[in-house]
Amino acid sequence: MSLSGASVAYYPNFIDFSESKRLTKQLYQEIAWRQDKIAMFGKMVDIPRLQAWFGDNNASYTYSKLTLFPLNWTRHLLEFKQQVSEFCQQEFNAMLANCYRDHRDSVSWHSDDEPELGEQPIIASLSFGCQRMFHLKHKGSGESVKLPLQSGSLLVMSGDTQKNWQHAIHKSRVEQSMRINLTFRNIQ
Ligand SMILES: O=C(O)CCC(=O)C(=O)O
Ligand SMILES: [Fe+2]
Repeated sequence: MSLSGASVAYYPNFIDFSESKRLTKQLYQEIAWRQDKIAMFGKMVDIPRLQAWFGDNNASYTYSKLTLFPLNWTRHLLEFKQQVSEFCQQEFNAMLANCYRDHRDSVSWHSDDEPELGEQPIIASLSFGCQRMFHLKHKGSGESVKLPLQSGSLLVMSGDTQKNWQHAIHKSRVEQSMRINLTFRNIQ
């Protein structure tokens, strides 16, 4: 995908489509999901999705002002990490899992630009289950693009993507079933 000041690559069939659909339920069951909360207008509110944070060591990670403590990799997740690492030629030592239970769940505009991810982080994101639209918006010009993320796809953001662009998954008006997303990262 050609975007100014960004490097975004999309691989639709990284995992076989029907296999990825089957894995959605398995991942839902195998991961210890949490309902995290954030402060909004002085009140604690549920974030509109479930999350789980996995990592190699005991280092915590701050995401959207939430400090997450890592769970241990499951065998399945280690296999995905290996597969994605080999494909990207990049080590990953952490992963944020997101569960969008239905069309009402979302992630608001953000960049994955926490200092512990380094200057030009490579973020590799695997999708399972219902297809959702991934939105990208340039921080300066406001230029925007969208990309449907199908089950089994891998999206790799690298270079200056996080510096120059934000991304989001909006709520959908159309009813949608569950989507699980695994975003592999490297914490320095
Ligand atoms: O669900 C997605 O595809 C994106 C998730 C995301 O942006 C994140 O975890 O930082
Ligand atoms: Fe993100």
